[in-house]
Amino acid sequence: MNCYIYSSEYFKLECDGLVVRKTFFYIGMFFRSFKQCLRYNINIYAFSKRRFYLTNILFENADKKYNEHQYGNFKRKNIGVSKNDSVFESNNLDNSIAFVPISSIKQYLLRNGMLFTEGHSCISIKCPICENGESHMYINKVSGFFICSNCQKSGPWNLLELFLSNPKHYLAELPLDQTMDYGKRCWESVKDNLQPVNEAVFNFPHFKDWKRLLLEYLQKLNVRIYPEEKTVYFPLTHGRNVVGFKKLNCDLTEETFPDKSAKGIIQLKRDYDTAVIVANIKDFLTLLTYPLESDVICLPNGQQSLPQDILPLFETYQKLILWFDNDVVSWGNVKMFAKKLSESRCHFIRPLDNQPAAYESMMFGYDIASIIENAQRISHSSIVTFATLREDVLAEICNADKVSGVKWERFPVLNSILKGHRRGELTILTGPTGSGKTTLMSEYSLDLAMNKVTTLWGSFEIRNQRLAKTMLTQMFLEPLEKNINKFNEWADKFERLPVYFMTFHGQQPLDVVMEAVEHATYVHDVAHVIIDNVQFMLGMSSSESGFLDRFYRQDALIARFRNFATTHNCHVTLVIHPRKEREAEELTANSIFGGAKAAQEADNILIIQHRKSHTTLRIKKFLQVAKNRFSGDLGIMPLEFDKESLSFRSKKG
Ligand SMILES: Nc1ncnc2c1ncn2[C@@H]1O[C@H](COP(=O)(O)OP(=O)(O)OP(=O)(O)O)[C@@H](O)[C@H]1O
Repeated sequence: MNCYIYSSEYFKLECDGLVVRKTFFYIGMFFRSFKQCLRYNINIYAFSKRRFYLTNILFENADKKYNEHQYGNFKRKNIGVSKNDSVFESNNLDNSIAFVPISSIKQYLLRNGMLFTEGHSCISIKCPICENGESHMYINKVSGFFICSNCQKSGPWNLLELFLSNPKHYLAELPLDQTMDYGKRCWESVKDNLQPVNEAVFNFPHFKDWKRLLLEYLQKLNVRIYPEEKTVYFPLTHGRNVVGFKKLNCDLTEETFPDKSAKGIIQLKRDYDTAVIVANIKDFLTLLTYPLESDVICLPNGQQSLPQDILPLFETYQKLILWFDNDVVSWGNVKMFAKKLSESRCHFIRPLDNQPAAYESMMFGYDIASIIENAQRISHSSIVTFATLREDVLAEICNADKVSGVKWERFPVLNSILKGHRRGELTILTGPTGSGKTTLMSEYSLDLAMNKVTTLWGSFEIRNQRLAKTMLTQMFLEPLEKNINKFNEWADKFERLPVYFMTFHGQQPLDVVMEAVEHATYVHDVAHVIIDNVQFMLGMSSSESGFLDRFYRQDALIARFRNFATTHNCHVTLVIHPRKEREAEELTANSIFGGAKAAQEADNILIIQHRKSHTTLRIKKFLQVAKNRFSGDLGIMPLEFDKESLSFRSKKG
């Protein structure tokens, strides 16, 4: 029997001609233990470099025999899986997929005499799978991820390399993109109940603003309508394939299928070499009503993510203009997307008051054509002059309240002190042992995730399912144990949040963690990374030399994350234990374990403090903002803990 493992999402099992393709959850059900694998004489073929969490089987050191594509040398480590694991499985990151340098991919192609074309974010080869001889397979220059819009085969480079080495043997191993396939089925299931778009759409009340829009454009986009509900359906395409759709409701809100993970775009192709990219249908339709000399593209998941799968769809454009909202969050997202799309061809509309998103600009009567004409190039040099910065400075002055960042719903006091949560910053949270650091960070990040901040959790101390259970309880503010009948409903809602969990636990090498963090930031557009906690990630050591070594390694970790936050424009929160924990003394910014580096490098320092009330003798907890580089404001937020809901939510808020 053979078991082929490609990633934590996908494996194939062959047994006497019978082929089973399922996810890891199921393979865990087949083989409860590693010993059973041996008993059944299963050959394991693993195609990913690092390690595999196979429900309760962990294959280690897989890369040692990587070139032979077969690993007999693995150890079992029981990582004790409970049933709940499967619920959050889709949000668990696959730490096993590593980036492959583009130079080695090019060398491989050259060695094998394969012609490739260098594009902006991908290199392309003739698709080795499609037989029509016209389709292109795109290989991402950062991650090595490959995809063909025609046959919809996609996956990590290792898999393509394997296929190219022996196409006949490995053809069946190449997976079809599951999300695209699902999206296609979603569209097919609704399509027949809808009417092809016709003049009636202009009688829908919410379409009155787009009266000048040509019906011909909507027909070209294969738009459909449901007149009874006055809803309009836009297929999302990837090449010639429909891979999902967006639904525009009467109140101008929109829904996307598949939610959060759609991998297609809405694109009116007019063969210009410039495209204006917007985040929603309102803005898309607005731009179609103007005679612009550019194509217009609507992204699938708004500003939340730019999946690497759709990058090939932008390859033909020499100039891309990104036009999102005029607030600081959108601005950060523009810069992040531009990195993926290749900054050298990206321009953006400055987030000024008189340049809101396209629909709003139209409603205010602003000159859309001249706003687009004045789009600025995104600078990508590491050295800038004031001339480059002046527009940013002006934007910051004009948007004083908007540059503050994403606001917390549950912690209004934090909003007034920190002025919101911004990309590119480093926050350190500390507090005595057991004071509630993890519990607070869980709710703090949940609140942001509910406001669309894509979050990556590295929980090195507590297991992901416990953390997810805390977050789920905090989301619904009721104990799960007493509401088990509501579990599925809540879990479904939770699953829709943009939260990812690294599957690391306990001590991990910094390089391995950074690789996973960078990978996830690129692939999922992560805006907030949490490391809980630094001491657990670095490992404990009580000897004196071990102690010094930990100082040194912690400084290295802080430096790496500081650099990561700045270069990737991503917020990083590090949970760190304090150095001194004498009960009577309150902690200060200097109490953070390690040298002074942590306090120096951090933009924000948050400390959970205890204070005994002299009158009631009750211990009161509060969160102290001990450093705030953005506005300089310091202060405290009382922490009132509700044991049932595990929440610190401000009651007044
Ligand atoms: N303010 C509070 N009052 C009472 N119990 C609390 C409070 N905050 C958290 N807890 C509870 O205390 C326990 C420990 O909390 P948590 O793990 O968040 O602390 P921590 O500071 O992260 O711990 P450690 O120092 O071990 O990392 C949890 O069971 C949590 O529900």
